[in-house]
Amino acid sequence: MESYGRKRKGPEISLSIGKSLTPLTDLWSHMSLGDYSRQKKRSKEDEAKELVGSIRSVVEGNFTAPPGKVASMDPLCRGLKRKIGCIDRATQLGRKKKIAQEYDLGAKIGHGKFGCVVLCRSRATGEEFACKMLRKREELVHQEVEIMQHLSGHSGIVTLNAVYEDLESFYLVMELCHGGRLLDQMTKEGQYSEHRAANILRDLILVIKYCHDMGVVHRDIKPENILLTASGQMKLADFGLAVRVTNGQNLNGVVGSPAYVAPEVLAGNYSEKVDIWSAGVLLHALLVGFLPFQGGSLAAVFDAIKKGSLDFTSGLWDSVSQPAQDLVAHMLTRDVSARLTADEVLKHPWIVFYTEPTLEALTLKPVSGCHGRHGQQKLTATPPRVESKTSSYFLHNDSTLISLSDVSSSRLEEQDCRLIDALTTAISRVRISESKRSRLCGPAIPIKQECSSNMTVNSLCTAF
Ligand SMILES: Nc1ncnc2c1ncn2[C@@H]1O[C@H](COP(=O)(O)OP(=O)(O)OP(=O)(O)O)[C@@H](O)[C@H]1O
Repeated sequence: MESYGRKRKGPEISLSIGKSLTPLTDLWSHMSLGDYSRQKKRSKEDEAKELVGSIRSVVEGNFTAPPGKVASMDPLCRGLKRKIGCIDRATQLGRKKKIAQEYDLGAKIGHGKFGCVVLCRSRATGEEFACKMLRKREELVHQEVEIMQHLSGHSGIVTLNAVYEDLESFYLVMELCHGGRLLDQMTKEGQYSEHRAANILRDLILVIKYCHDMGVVHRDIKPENILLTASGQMKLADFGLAVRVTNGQNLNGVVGSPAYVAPEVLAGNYSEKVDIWSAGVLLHALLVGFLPFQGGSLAAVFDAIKKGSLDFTSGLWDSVSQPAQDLVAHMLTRDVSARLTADEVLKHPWIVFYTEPTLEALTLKPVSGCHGRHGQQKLTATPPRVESKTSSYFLHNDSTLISLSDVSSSRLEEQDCRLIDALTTAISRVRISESKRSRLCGPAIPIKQECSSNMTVNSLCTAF
C-alpha cells in the first residue's frame, strides 16, 4: 500500500502574505493555502472557534472537535474516539473492528496532499466504497469526520459510511463517486454551455446553502473537490478545511486554494461568503474556460484577487449572455455585503431561466434557424415563470430594470424562435444599478492572462 505520509491540513493554519513564497513550480498541484503555512502557528480564530465549539458541545450534549491545544496534549486521536461515540452505529462498530474484517481494500483511486484514497468493497454485501486513509500522527481528522457526519444525509455531499482505525491510520469509508472529479471533466470538455454551467452552479450552490444553513463553511470550493457519481450527480467532498461557525461569527484563518480564495480571506477576516466567491471563480472557469485571477507567482495571483478587474468586454465573453456575466460579477464582487448569498444566487434570473424544471423541458430541443450561442432552442410548452422575487432583486437595485416575469407571456406562446430571442433580449437588459456596479470589481481592465488557456489539469488544479 502506498505511503501517504504528508502532513495533514488542520485548523492551525495561517499565512503571511508577501513573505517569501514557495517557488511556483512547487505549487503546480492542487495546493491549499494551508500547505504554504503549515509551519505557522495555529490561528487564534480557530482556537477560539474550537473553544466555543467545545463549550457549546458540553451545553448541547454534542461532541465536537476538541480544542487544538487539548488535542495536542491528549493521546493521539482521543478527539476522534470521543466523536465516534456520537456518530452512527456503523462508525461505532468500526471503532472496535478492523477495517480488513469488513472490507477488502483495492486499488488507489485518488491521492490528496494528506492521504490516499482507495477502492474498497464490503465483504458482507459486495458494495463498493471509497476509503480515505489518513495517518494518525499527522492528522487531526476528528474535525473533518465530525463535519462530514454533521452534514451527512444531503444528496449533494459525499456520505461517510464508517470510520475505522488501527495503530497507524484512520480509514474513512465513504460512498464511491464513480464519475471522477469535476476538474477532470472540465479539462476534457473545456468551455461549458450556459445551460450546463447554470445547472452545475445551481447544484453546487444548493449544497453550499445547505452547509451554510448547517453552520459549516467549506472554505475549499474548487472543481477538484466536486466529485461526480456514475449518473453525473455532483457530490461535494473534502471537508478538511471546513469549519463550523455560529451565527454571524467571523473567521480569520487564512485557508483555501490560491486561485479560488476570496480577497477577504487574504485580509484575514471573513464569513461564509467566501464559498460564494470560490463558486464564482468556478462559474467563470465553466463559462469561458479561464480562471479569473491569474499570475506567474503566488503573490501575483493574490494581487489579482485583491486588485484585478473582471473584463466582460474582452472577446472571451462575447458568446456569454449578459445575465451570466451579471451573476459572475455579483459573485466575484469584493464588497462582501454586495456579494450574493447562496439564496440570492439560486434566485438569480440566469439560474432560474436555465434550471427551472419547466424551462429545462423547454430548452432541450434544438431547432435550426435560431441564432445566438444558446438560442438554438425551441419553446414548446407554457412560458417560463421566473419568480417575482428574482425580478424584484433587480428592480430593487435599479428602477429602470424590467421584470423577467413580465417578459410578455403572450409572445412566448407563439412558440417560435422569435420568442426565445425576445426572452434573451429581455434578460440581456437586466442590469445592475450604478451604485451596485460601483461596488463590483472596478473598471474593466483586462486581467493579464499568463497563458492562452488555463483549462489544463495543472493550471486548474493549482488554481492559478
Ligand atoms: N468518495 C470518493 N469517491 C471517489 N473518489 C474519491 C472520493 N473521495 C476522494 N476521491 C479521490 O481522491 C482524491 C483525494 O481526495 P480528498 O480530496 O478527499 O483528499 P485530500 O487529501 O483532502 O485532498 P486535497 O489535496 O484535495 O485536499 C480526490 O481528488 C478524488 O480523486
